[in-house]
Amino acid sequence: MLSLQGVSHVYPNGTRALADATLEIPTGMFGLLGPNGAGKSTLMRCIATLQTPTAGRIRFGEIDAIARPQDLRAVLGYLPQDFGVYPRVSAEALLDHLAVLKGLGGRAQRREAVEALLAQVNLWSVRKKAVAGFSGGMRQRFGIAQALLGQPRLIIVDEPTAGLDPEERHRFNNLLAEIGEQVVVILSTHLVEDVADLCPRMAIIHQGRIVQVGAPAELVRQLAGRLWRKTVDKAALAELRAAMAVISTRLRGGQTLVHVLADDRPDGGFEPVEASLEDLYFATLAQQRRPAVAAVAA
Ligand SMILES: Nc1ncnc2c1ncn2[C@@H]1O[C@H](COP(=O)(O)OP(=O)(O)OP(=O)(O)O)[C@@H](O)[C@H]1O
Repeated sequence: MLSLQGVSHVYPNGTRALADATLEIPTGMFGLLGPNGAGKSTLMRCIATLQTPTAGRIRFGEIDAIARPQDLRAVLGYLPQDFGVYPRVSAEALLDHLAVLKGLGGRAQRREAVEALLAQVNLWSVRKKAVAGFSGGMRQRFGIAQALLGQPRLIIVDEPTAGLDPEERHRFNNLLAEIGEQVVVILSTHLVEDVADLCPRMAIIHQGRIVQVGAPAELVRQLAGRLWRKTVDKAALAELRAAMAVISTRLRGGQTLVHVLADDRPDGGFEPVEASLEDLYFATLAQQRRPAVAAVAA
């Protein structure tokens, strides 16, 4: 169990990137969802002991990550958002080198671990090729292989599928799902679909605050019976926005499909719609931005 208590971080320029974040993260995949600039990477870096938060406590089981960062690093696997140095050496040689840096002893033992990991992430057949020449998806799978060196118990992946094509994204997500069965995996992303597909538990972060925590299905239930949809002309949209809690708009064949949050069915041809995690995400952000208009929790 990873436990964060009152974690805040203020950068030297005065930006408050995290404000009093408190979270309990059990074994399994945990999705941390938030828009650009919400504070996801800052939180990931604090957990990964790459920066010390201005305030708060971070514990992983018995390990106090702030007092004893070395102990945490020994059980940590981290795939940062910008894992991007790809020298012209083979995947096999690079992974072996990273294993040495991670302190994995014994040549034979290391070789065995490297081979097993390359097979696990489906890069065995290209192990002799330079990582610099890999596609985006292959690089990310290599990134996961390096994060898994030394059998970590806590794995952090920061926006890993950004820029991957759908097939590679699917492949990468399947890999994560397999890993997530025995260890704590924190997946930071702004892709709602990835969290919906993969994570039994999740949190939404907005402007450095944790604003929702729970199981996706449980969180979505907050919107049950309160979500309505209607197709409108673009011209009618501004008026609608002023009058009610519009949480999302989507263009459909020249018209706009609008989702609105309201306790009772609004007048004017609205029909009920079953809420998705995307609706919950948009409704949560709308409430944060305009608290007077939309109340997510019933
Ligand atoms: N080194 C830094 N110095 C000053 N401000 C920073 C620094 N790093 C991040 N910030 C600011 O802190 C806030 C949170 O940034 P962070 O990168 O943690 O968000 P994020 O949710 O990961 O965003 P993204 O999805 O765009 O990566 C932003 O306002 C960002 O501009």
